Amino acid sequence: MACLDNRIVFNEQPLLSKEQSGQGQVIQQSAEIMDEPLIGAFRCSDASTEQGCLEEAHASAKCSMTTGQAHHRTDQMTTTSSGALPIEDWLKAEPAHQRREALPPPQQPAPTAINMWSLIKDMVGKGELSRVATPVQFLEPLSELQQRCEDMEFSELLDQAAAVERCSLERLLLVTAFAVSAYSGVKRTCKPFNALLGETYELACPEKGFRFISEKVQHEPTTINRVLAEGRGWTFELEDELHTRFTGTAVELAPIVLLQVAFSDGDTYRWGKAMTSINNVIVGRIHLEHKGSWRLRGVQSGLIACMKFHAATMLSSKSKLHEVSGVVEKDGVALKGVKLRGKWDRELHADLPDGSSRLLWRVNPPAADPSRYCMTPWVLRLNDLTPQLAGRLPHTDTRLRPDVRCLELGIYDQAAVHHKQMEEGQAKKLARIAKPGATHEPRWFERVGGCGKIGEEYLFRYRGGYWEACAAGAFAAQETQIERE
Ligand SMILES: CC(C)CCC[C@@H](C)[C@H]1CC[C@H]2[C@@H]3CC=C4C[C@@H](O)CC[C@]4(C)[C@H]3CC[C@]12C
Repeated sequence: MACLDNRIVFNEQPLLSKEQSGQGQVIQQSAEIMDEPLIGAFRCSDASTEQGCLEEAHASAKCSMTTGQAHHRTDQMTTTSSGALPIEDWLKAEPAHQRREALPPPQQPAPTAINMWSLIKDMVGKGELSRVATPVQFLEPLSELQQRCEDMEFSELLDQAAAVERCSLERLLLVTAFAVSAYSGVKRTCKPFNALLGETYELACPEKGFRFISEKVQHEPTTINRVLAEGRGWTFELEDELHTRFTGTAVELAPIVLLQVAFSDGDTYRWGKAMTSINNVIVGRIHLEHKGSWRLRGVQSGLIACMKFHAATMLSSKSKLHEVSGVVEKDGVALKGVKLRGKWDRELHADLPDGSSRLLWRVNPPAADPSRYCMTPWVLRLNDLTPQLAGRLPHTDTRLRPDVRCLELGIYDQAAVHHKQMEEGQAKKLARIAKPGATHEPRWFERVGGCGKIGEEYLFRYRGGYWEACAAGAFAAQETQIERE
């Protein structure tokens, strides 16, 4: 165990070597069982105790390794006297990342489809989609945490909003466009991998001017994922819990989410999410629909965007599909002449009081070849494990999960084996922390709320230190340390 800035950094072992990353090589399974934690916000690294044997499954799912080198340029990082690395300094020092244009071609023929009912029947009564063990055939090579990062595709809207006057209508409209844009990516109908407790996912995106960090912070009583993204002049936070219900033909998702953008001039915006319904899950063509009303509130300005997703009815024409509309209110009165309209999978326009109309947001063009998993160019980069990243990620990062990686490489049989092992390991860990006196402490976020339910305020708060640890080469240093032993 090493100490950095008074924070504990844990002994962790890489799951994939940089040579294996993304280069399409077959991942071999190692028979060696590790005692050290591989994934999770681990409180202990005493390998000899039962406590220390966290994540047995990760351990047994460990892939053969070769030496990884840290590729991060720590020498260029400037840290302030308190050791913090503000976004502006980080952006100056963070090297550009390569971004791939396509997923690797699959190495095995796709497995035959299995009956959807076998999945649904498990879900009935569980109330949470992220609790259902899902065969890999139903999954796409992304985890829940990476799916949260999809929402950042149009982060430019927040940059634009940061540049306009605080508490202005303009700013409210831009943040609303960002909120709507978050729905546009997910038209795919595959399930992402359930995040494991303690799993993290980061995205360093200097080209778009932001950094993103997320962690699955709670499993009981409900699954909670926590996100923090920082850009120039803004921070975006999300904490969510997803409740599901099966209606007989559809699966309905009722997210309890607290989303917030805080600008550095002290102006904040908060909103929730609409209901999502996954229609025709048993027969017919499966498709997604978002429905219901939600509000985006300017906390200081008092301006509220009242948005509505229109559900398609039997009679509604095709042109009404995916429609979204809204008005802006202040003190309960709608502002005259201001209207928002568009489609959540395409664009959002604003009609303004002077009679003009403005395009606030439009989707990016689709990938050149969307044949594998139909991912957009933005999404297909999220699980990319470049050599640059392989040397610096903490071992809790989703990109190092062998099950997700194998599925991405189209090594379906191995993906299934790894997936089973990881789910078993997770079940053991959950059983262990359910014992009296045992708890799970998230690594990068700390609990500030009491009751375990998301309400008006966040239950978890960022502890700080992730990017600083990364810049100091702490995650890579751990790897080196283990290699020496
Ligand atoms: C058999 C069925 C249930 C499988 C369904 C798989 C797909 C369609 C499901 C699994 C997880 C789901 C996502 C989970 C969470 C959210 C956040 C919410 O605010 C918008 C919808 C969105 C983004 C969901 C879209 C649909 C989704 C991708």
